Amino acid sequence: MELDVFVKVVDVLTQNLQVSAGKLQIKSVLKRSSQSPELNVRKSVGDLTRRTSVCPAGRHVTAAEALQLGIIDEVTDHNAVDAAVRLAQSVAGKPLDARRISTYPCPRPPDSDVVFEKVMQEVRRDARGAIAPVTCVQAVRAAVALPYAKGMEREKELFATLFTSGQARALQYYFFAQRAVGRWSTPSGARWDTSKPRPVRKAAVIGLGTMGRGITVSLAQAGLSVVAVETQEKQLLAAKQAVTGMLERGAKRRGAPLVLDQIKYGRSVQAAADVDLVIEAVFEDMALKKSIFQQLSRLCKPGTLLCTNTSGLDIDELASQTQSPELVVGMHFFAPAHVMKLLEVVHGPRSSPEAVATAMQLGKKMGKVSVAVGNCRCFVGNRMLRPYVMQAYFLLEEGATPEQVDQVLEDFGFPMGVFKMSDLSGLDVAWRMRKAEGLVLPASAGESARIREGSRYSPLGDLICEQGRFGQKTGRGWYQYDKPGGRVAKPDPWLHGFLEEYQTRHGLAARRIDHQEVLERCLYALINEGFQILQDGIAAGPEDIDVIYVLGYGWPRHRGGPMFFAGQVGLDKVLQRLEHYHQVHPDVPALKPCSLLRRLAASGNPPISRWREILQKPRSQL
Ligand SMILES: CCCCCCCC(=O)CC(=O)SCCNC(=O)CCNC(=O)[C@H](O)C(C)(C)COP(=O)(O)OP(=O)(O)OC[C@H]1O[C@@H](n2cnc3c(N)ncnc32)[C@H](O)[C@@H]1OP(=O)(O)O
Ligand SMILES: NC(=O)C1=CN([C@@H]2O[C@H](COP(=O)(O)OP(=O)(O)OC[C@H]3O[C@@H](n4cnc5c(N)ncnc54)[C@H](O)[C@@H]3O)[C@@H](O)[C@H]2O)C=CC1
Repeated sequence: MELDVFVKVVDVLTQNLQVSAGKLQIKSVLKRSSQSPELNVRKSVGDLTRRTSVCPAGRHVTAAEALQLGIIDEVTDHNAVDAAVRLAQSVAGKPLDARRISTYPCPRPPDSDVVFEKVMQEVRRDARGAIAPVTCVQAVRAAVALPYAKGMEREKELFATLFTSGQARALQYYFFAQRAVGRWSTPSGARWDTSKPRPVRKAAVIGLGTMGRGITVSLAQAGLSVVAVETQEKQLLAAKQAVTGMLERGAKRRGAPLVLDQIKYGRSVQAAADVDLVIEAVFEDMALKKSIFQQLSRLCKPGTLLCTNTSGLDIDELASQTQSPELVVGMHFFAPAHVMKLLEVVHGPRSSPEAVATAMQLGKKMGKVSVAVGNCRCFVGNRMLRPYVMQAYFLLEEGATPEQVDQVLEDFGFPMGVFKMSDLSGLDVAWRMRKAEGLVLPASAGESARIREGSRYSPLGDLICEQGRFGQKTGRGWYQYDKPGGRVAKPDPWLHGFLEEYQTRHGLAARRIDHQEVLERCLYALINEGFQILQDGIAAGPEDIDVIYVLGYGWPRHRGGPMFFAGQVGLDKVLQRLEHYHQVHPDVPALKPCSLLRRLAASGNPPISRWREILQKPRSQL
């Protein structure tokens, strides 16, 4: 059993004696009291970087590591209370002052400032705007620099600042939001507490590209037998290699056994005949997906759940290709699929409660947070992503660069700006979607190249794809990479030249665009769509949207999620800025404030907990 299954630290008496109970691989029991305080101090100062990395990152430590770090006294794989009593008895009557942390000498090594500066720099970079991790380092620094009592006072002050911050409110909100999405229900009556999931022991993944590989890994890590199907020989070979690498790294990181032999690879969907559930992850192409669903419906054993990882195609249309449409649901994962914690479970109007419950539970088993969403074009996450991406393209047309836009979004707290994220996902995915929607016109379209159905459109994403630049997978996209599959994004002079040439061709004058405009146009367009989604009943509540954005796209948790963030900025302010941008860009419907946003703003910026109530109130007929 893993060491880090649980670490329970029990305070025994008030004497800093702690016992940790955990299932252990190590049997030796080490008592901190057997070490000299000086040893601890030397260890702690020398190991400052390591200690602070535990504290600011909120990293879980194993019982063994906690013991090694001197956080606890003893680890037992027997009864923790008995061990605690024994430990207490062994020190009873002995002077305990030497054990009190407050009495430890705390020498300040000459290079401690340098160490702290380095740690602070790293923590600031990783924190992406979160103040708690940075404050942790400040507190540790105070503990080293000041006498114990003063250090504690400083820590108290720092804690008080955090406690009353907007970030604390956002994190508390997010904590409960993540729990709220677990109590899901659908309009058809499926519910988390009454709909019974089916057991799934064997699953198939069809299509082993960017997504199928990560999904295969997550299924295998969850203990399922997996049939992984890919028609292209070259892709299959590359997929095998990639999956093996991910599993090896995962096993090493988690100290878990390697599960390579749980996966059987195949070249034909026939291999999926005896599985309990299929996840289709082929190209985003309705005709192709339909033909695969027809085949699966014919060949799979009765009762097999047929799921699609589509980014936004109609689940109902796919269900209609099968003999049992009630067994079809969307299981929408996020790239990289073995890393991102989100699963959108898309219920079509005909998906049975059992099918929804099974997908929701399987997601959980795979270590994901499953969020149930309704069926519409692009569902929740990607529906909000579209106006966000389009604003980013407009900003390029107006004079910004991918690096500038990404920097603003990364400063806000995203792990990747919109262009880096698109390169990771693959630019061809959305290109296929736009082609299917008839949005991609030939280059000869001239003046109309930037207009679709009377609204402003940017063909930049299409033009990039026409150059074979699909992002990381081809080694070129909005950035350049050292090789196909490379991950380090470098600015690409070709792209800058291409943008200049595009501006000249379309008579666009580049202007200086400031940080605020980039942030507001991208985020408020995304948030506006979020309100529309709530109004349409596609997401059950703002919490669902916020969890989707934090876990699916890396929206900074300390900002709560896009809907919470809008409330924190002030709905009236968001409304007013959208009105402003829509006035400047009347040909961009995504900037026209949604009527729900207007209603909420007119209700006086109510707390997010009251939005559902207002959402459900019938609108005035006056
Ligand atoms: C209309 C719109 C249509 C859109 C098209 C379809 C799109 C969709 O349907 C929905 C989507 O998926 S959109 C994409 C959503 N994903 C994101 O936004 C990812 C944002 N980035 C991150 O979270 C972190 O940077 C990330 C997690 C990537 C990396 O974080 P760290 O730097 O902390 O990572 P590490 O600790 O070094 O590594 C963790 C694992 O991630 C792997 N990895 C890192 N960078 C990567 C990259 N650039 N590309 C792929 N994988 C990457 C890394 O290898 C490691 O995995 P293992 O090596 O297996 O352990
Ligand atoms: N790339 C992304 O970030 C995300 C993509 N998706 C969706 O997942 C699906 C797959 O996307 P990607 O993995 O990015 O595409 P990809 O292009 O990287 O991979 C698709 C794979 O499917 C294979 N394939 C095509 N026809 C097949 C068939 N008949 N049988 C078996 N394999 C077949 C292809 O050879 C290719 O290896 C799409 O529906 C996409 O919208 C969903 C979430 C995120």
